[in-house]
Amino acid sequence: MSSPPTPTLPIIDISPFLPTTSNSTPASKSTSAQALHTACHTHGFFYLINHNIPPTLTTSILSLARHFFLHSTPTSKAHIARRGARGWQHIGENVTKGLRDMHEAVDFYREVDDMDGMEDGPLGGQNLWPEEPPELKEVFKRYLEELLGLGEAVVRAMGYAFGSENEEIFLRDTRESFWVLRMIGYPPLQSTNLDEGISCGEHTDYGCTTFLLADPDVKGALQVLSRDGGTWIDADPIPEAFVVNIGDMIERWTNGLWPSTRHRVIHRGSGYRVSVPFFYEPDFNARIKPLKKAVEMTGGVEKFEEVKYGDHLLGKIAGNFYGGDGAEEGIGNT
Ligand SMILES: N=C(N)NCCCC[C@H](N)C(=O)O
Ligand SMILES: O=C(O)CCC(=O)C(=O)O
Ligand SMILES: [Fe+2]
Repeated sequence: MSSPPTPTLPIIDISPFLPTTSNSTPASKSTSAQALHTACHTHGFFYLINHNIPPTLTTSILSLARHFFLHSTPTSKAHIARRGARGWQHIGENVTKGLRDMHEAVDFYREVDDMDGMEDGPLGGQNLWPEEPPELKEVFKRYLEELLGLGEAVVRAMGYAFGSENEEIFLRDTRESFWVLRMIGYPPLQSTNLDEGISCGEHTDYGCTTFLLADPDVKGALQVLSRDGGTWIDADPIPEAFVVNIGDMIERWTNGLWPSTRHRVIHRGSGYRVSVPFFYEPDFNARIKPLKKAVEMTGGVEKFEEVKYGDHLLGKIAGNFYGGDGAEEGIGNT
């Protein structure tokens, strides 16, 4: 007897929405946006290809992250230990669903001068950059600029999926994207019992669109929950593609048409896994509520109240590090 085929995630060609492309016509944009619409509706996760980010850059991002986690000294990690939400987190410091995640990580966020008096909160202050490897900061900043451009292209395509006249509809609230760049290191789990530790517990992402760069040598680690909740689908890396997923704010904007998808990481292999997600998010002060067009398409009733993205994010940070209830509150988390 043959087993059922393993479901895999859809593949989206973003090239019609890149500013540098020679392939941008209403027809090519429409094809790409339609495929994106289906992917966001049926999975909320997909592979993004033809994005034009140089493979030399993505390869060096992963190797710099690996170098930091495996070869920098405990002192230099401690030197950038987390202050508020920014900086290095030791294994077990991040909590999901009340359990410690078996990964270490460094978070970089957009830096802002004026956050409505938020400078004393967890998002105040400057990013904490590792001193070793010495070129990490510069290469990560270069990568960040590239990914901000790609984030813009993807939200254009998402808008276009709601009609060509809506191409810029999400851009209005992402021009000052409160982005996050995170590098993560996962030692292999010691126990097969998930109650004794999981690499990253089941969650949805908080904002708009996540672009994941993951260790090409590890399979089976990142798993995506199917929409019916019945199957975990492996989101294994494929060469030169990003694994992309949508977050809680997209779910709200689309009035639930494109739900943010639950996912988790279980790394049981032998090697040390690294990943670098880039979270392209709304502006901190963006007020997110269902788009008119999406409400029309979903039966005419608004399913979500307006929320300020920054408040949603602060609730999540509280849950991750301070044992608040943020990690379990809100949409998609029940
Ligand atoms: N989207 C972000 N920033 N991901 C970071 C880790 C997700 C798990 C987190 N403890 C949680 O419960 O949300
Ligand atoms: O490392 C991964 O593959 C995914 C990490 C993730 O889901 C997250 O950081 O939000
Ligand atoms: Fe995630």
